[in-house]
Formats: sequence, C-alpha cells, structure tokens
Amino acid sequence: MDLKQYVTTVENWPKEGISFKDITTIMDNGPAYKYATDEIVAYAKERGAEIIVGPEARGFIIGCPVAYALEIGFAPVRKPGKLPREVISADYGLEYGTDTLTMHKDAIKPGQKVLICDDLLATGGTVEATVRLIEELGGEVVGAAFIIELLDLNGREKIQNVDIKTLIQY
Ligand SMILES: O=P(O)(O)OC[C@H]1O[C@H](OP(=O)(O)OP(=O)(O)O)[C@H](O)[C@@H]1O
Ligand SMILES: Nc1ncnc2[nH]cnc12
Repeated sequence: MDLKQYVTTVENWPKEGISFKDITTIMDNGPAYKYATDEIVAYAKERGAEIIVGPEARGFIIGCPVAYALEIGFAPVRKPGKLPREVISADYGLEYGTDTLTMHKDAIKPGQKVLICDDLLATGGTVEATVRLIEELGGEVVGAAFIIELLDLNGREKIQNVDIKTLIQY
C-alpha cells in the first residue's frame, strides 16, 4: 500500500516554517491504519519486543494497536503531572519547543526488550529522551518504529545505537 497518500501536509502549523505531517488521515482509514500497524507488528516480532513504549499522545495511537496485536504490554511516556505514581524524568528538545517526559518507575522490568513506537521521527529529541528513560529503568531498547521520518532533521543521529524502522520518508 502507498501509505504516503493518506498523510496530510499542513504548511506553517503549529508555527510559521513547520510543514506538519498529519497522520489522522491514516488513522481514520481502516485499511491504511491496519497496514501501518501490521508493518510495525512485523518489525516488532523481528526484533523480539516484549513490551511497547509510546510517547504521548500520537505514540499511543500507533503503539497501542501494535501491543494489542502482539498480545504484549504497553507502557506510556507522558508529559509531567500526568502519571499518578513515582516517575523518572528526562528533558528533551522538539522541532518547535522543549519539554520533559516521564515514565512510571516500575513500567519496565530490568532486561525487558522494549520497542519504542511513535508516529513521526523529526529531530529525534522525543525518542532520544525515551531511550534514556527506558535505559534508566534497566530496559533494553531493541528498536524504534515510526510511521514517518523527516530526513532533513537527522533524527537518526541522536539514537545511533538504536535500530530504526520508518514506513514513509520525506
Ligand atoms: O523527533 P522530535 O523532534 O522529538 O519530534 C517528534 C515528536 O513530536 C510529536 O509529538 P508532540 O511532542 O508534538 O506531541 P503530541 O504527540 O502530543 O502531539 C510526534 O508525535 C513525536 O512524538
Ligand atoms: N513536522 C512535524 N509534523 C508532525 N509532527 C511533528 N512533530 C515534530 N515535527 C513534526
């Protein structure tokens, strides 16, 4: 399937100069959503993932169906003040701002094989902070899967030791 045809590009949103890749037009199409999910499920199997980790909020949209299909767990990465129990934190930079990510301290078991899922790899700030969180908890990051990769932003360079799968590149 040519998944690219289901991505909508919105110029100058949320800020002047940003070419926003909107994946809601993949998600609202059953076959396209299933195709994207199935591609990442196949990759997760190949990598031997034992749990999926996804950053808020769009990482949930793709990470949760992948976890469901594999019958494995899903652990959320969230912005501060959203997780109710003890958390660890990591600061990160975005294409359009900076923020902090958190995970529950007991979300990952030591040695657990973790696959990170998100909709899009841009500067790599989000995934790099997510890798730091998982590794601080003793998890082994076996891969990171994204629907979209923005090649000009060189996100891969921030996680050179992580195996990466992307379905569409711009
Ligand atoms: O590679 P990066 O430069 O870090 O950018 C990619 C991240 O940015 C977006 O999330 P955003 O923080 O906008 O949050 P959202 O999913 O809640 O919209 C996207 O879903 C990725 O998580
Ligand atoms: N250009 C972009 N489009 C969609 N989501 C993003 N997250 C970071 N950069 C983005």
